[in-house]
Amino acid sequence: AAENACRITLGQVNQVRPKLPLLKILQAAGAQGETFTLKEVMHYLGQYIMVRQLYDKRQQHMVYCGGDQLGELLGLESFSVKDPSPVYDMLKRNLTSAAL
Ligand SMILES: C[C@@H](c1ccc(Cl)cc1)n1cnc(-c2ccccc2)c1-c1c(C(=O)NCCN2CCN(C3CCCCC3)CC2)[nH]c2cc(Cl)ccc12
Repeated sequence: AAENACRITLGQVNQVRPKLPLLKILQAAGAQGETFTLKEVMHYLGQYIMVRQLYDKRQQHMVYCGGDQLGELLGLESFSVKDPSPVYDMLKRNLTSAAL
């Protein structure tokens, strides 16, 4: 019925489609599929940083991504998780809306 059709599209409306370089990073962290919510993108990027041990063990808010594909995407050698702006700028460049 109409309300079901509406609910299906609402479920889709907040999906984003990562461009290929970002999708490869998310898949390396265990992501399946090609569209995600922003929350899922952030979760998989966090997992990627953990799995690739890109964070400093002593200063755990510092991420050293130079030499990693993540650093290529961000255009940074390092960043602090306390200042998410470089990450959001990268996402603006690497996410397209997956709205139907
Ligand atoms: C608030 C949030 C955040 C989220 C987005 C942004 Cl742009 C900044 C900050 N955050 C706070 N610390 C981290 C973090 C720190 C070191 C290593 C991995 C993650 C995160 C990040 C998450 C995440 O999904 N975080 C869940 C809880 N985290 C706590 C920290 N935990 C680890 C900290 C290092 C030691 C082991 C536990 C992992 C789970 N996703 C991210 C993706 C990126 Cl591109 C960068 C950072 C994060």
